[in-house]
Amino acid sequence: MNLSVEQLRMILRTSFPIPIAFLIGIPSLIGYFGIFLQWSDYSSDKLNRTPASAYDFVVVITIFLPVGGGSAGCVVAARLSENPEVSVLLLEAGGNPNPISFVPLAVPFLQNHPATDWQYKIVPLKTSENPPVYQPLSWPRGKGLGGSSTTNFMIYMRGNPKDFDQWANITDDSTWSYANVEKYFNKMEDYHGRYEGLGDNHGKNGPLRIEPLKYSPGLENILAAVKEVGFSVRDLNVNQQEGFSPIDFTQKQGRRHSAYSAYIQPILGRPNLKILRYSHVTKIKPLVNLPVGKNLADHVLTYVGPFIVKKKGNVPVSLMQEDVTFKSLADFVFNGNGPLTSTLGLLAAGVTCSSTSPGWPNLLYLFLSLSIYDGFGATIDRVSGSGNYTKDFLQPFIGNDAHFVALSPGKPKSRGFIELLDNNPFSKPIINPQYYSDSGNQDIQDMIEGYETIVNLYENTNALGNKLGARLVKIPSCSRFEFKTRSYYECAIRTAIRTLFHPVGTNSMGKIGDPHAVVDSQLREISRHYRVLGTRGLRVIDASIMPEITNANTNAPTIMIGEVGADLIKRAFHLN
Ligand SMILES: Cc1cc2nc3c(=O)[nH]c(=O)nc-3n(C[C@H](O)[C@H](O)[C@H](O)COP(=O)(O)OP(=O)(O)OC[C@H]3O[C@@H](n4cnc5c(N)ncnc54)[C@H](O)[C@@H]3O)c2cc1C
Repeated sequence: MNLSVEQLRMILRTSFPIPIAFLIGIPSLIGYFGIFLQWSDYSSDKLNRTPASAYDFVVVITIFLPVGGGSAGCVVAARLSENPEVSVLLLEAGGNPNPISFVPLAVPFLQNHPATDWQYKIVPLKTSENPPVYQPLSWPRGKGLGGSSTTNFMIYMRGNPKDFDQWANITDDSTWSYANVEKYFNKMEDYHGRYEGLGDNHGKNGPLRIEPLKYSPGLENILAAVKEVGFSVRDLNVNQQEGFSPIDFTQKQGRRHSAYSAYIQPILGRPNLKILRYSHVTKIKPLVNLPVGKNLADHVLTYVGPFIVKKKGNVPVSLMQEDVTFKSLADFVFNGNGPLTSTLGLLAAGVTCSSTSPGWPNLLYLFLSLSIYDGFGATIDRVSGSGNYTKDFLQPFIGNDAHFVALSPGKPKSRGFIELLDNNPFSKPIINPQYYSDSGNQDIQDMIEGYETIVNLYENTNALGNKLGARLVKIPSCSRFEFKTRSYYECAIRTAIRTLFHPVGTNSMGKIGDPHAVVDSQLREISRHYRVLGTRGLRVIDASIMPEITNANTNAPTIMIGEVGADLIKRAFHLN
């Protein structure tokens, strides 16, 4: 397929108008580069219309949490089609990954945009301090091949071994124990991360490329500070224990490596794999009554900060402005490094235990450092659906260098739900995550401890407090509370409620007889055990089957679920 420069411009303009801000300085070059990356896929003839009935496996379908060619769906399609005697049809409601999605720095533009995102909203939260004008908040979900792995922040984290042993206990099936799933993590990894060569702890020959942080001004101060307060810097992906680490990313030569890039793109030529894009699955007639949509768990997020950094020159990304230059473009294209590989200035991650969870980390930290440029607050508000809240809050600090820490209760107790709005399969569902609704108020108490840890780290250490002069900014709407007290922190946490984008649990695995279970430990809908007609053969393989959320970002565990699920099907059908 030949495209003229004018046609390329059209594709960029029509498929993705928003990155205009991103392209400041070097407009069309980045866009052309993105298209070049995807050239072969745009010209592929995979968009065929073979009827689904001709296929042995249709990789898709769940009623509430969408599954298609996402993180898990790509894995299942790729693994099942390894057997040439099997035909696989992958159905996906969206299209190819948008070319711009391969540039990590473009990540904020992928959310809440109709070309790449489902644009869900959650119901207004009763537990929020935010005035209703800043709600309803957005709940981004990736649309298109690769699903949310095509729009996410690329953080690679497996989770804690105890998280998976907990699944094995709930299901009474050692398939889900860490001892077993660790083999699948190794199988999927092509590990070239920060800890490469420091032990035989990661997979080397899998499809999913993992690379270390490539652009990290300011990182060393964070690592020095965590050591000062007594935490270790360690690989959080190996037998996770309390500690902090530079983040490893699902990137290949600095570009996004989604489940689609890792699992599907290399096998597009397989004759037994067909992909139908723009195929929205619509069958919704209920056959069985199961608790689908209940048990919704998510990592609710609070941005702690900004911590204004007085000493200049220690902060990297002023996203889309000074850092985006011809040099940075050349670094990205030729060396796979530089500012364009950064996702919003993310540098380090951490996990710690609150006092209620000794020995099992239940708080999750992600460190970002960037300069607050004009337009940054508006970008965050557009992603979050928070009106002008962030824009107004950050207005006085434009031009300052800053750090933020995204803090989350990694093992939240609160549970929400998702329900159908009506029987129109194109209607958006009702999503109520019920953040901070647990009866014992434990989630808030844990978060306050996390908040205190962060403030101590920034203000009372030599590396951050003294050398950089980092200081926490006060949130005006919480000024009725004394600054830096527990009540102030609770107000701050409830004011800046956001999602960390990790909803799970709405098709939970469980034992037969468990009232919360939708699927059994083999991922078959549980009603098959009661011989419900018309449902045999249906399996759910995606993030929704997690009975409890992992204290980690959920892409890696979801890809692992895809690997395990594909093996379960292969075994059941005696394939290999
Ligand atoms: C903005 C964002 C940032 C994130 N950041 C990170 C991160 O940095 N690190 C991390 O580990 N995790 C991150 N996550 C979470 C992680 O990406 C998800 O947990 C994971 O991708 C979920 O995989 P899945 O297969 O369950 O669903 P998805 O990957 O979301 O796939 C679902 C697929 O189903 C398709 N679909 C939906 N409905 C239908 C239908 N009716 N018919 C056909 N197809 C349909 C969708 O279009 C989509 O392609 C992030 C998520 C988001 C949204």
